[in-house]
Amino acid sequence: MTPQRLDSVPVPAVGEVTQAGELAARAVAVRKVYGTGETSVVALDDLTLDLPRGQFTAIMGPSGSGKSTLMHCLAGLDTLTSGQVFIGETDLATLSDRERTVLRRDRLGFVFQSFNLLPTLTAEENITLPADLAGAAPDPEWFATVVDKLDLRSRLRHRPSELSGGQQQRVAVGRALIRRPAVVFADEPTGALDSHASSELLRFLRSVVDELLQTVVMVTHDPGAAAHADRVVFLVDGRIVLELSEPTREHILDVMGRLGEE
Ligand SMILES: Nc1ncnc2c1ncn2[C@@H]1O[C@H](COP(=O)(O)OP(=O)(O)OP(=O)(O)O)[C@@H](O)[C@H]1O
Repeated sequence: MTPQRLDSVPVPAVGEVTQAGELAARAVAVRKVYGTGETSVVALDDLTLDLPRGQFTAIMGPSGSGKSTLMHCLAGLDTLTSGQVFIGETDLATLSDRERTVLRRDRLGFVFQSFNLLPTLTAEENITLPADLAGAAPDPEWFATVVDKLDLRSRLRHRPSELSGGQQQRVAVGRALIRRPAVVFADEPTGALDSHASSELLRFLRSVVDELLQTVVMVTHDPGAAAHADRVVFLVDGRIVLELSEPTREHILDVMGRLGEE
């Protein structure tokens, strides 16, 4: 199939039901080697992963197993040694640096452990920032949907310092969603939250998948967080060693124990 160019990637309308089986992203035989010679490290080793649209995938594995590298390669933040990464039908290798930057801005959302909000902007301005940077006013209907889904309506005029950690992270999720991305990448999104704010954030992430049909990929060390996902992919030494569908915390803990990760 001819890879689709960036400017022809269709953006689904609000409420549009995506077709079952469509892939938001995929990694095909991805290999990532850092360095050369004796000091080289194989971070990803012939890894293939499909990310179906409208699914919540958690990526787990011991420290150094390649989780961050996989996320960075999927998001076009790091180059591959070999293999391919597709966002929708777009092969990232066919894009120029500029086109890859635009794709990241327009088609991908990011949520990090440290919320990375701009302190001088209000919650609303932080959420709409990616749209403003793209020179495109955010779709008012989608903005309202996201704000209500994340329960931020009464906090829009507040600056980050006037918000709780959980609220700040919800603003970060809103910012990640504002361009209706193909995929939201979340790297330890609950790492800086207490257990109440954590479980609240995970419920919000779950509902953006279930009700807004967004696709979320989350790296986490927390079995309780991963249990909110539709499936958990376990990495060891840059390879997928196991996948769990409809995971429970107990089942995840059991696998972590077997992988020597508890
Ligand atoms: N820039 C780099 N240069 C050299 N080696 C690297 C680089 N980034 C990662 N690595 C190595 O690649 C391997 C995978 O690292 P990665 O950060 O993807 O693991 P991880 O599963 O995310 O780990 P953690 O859970 O500790 O964050 C590790 O052996 C790491 O040391």
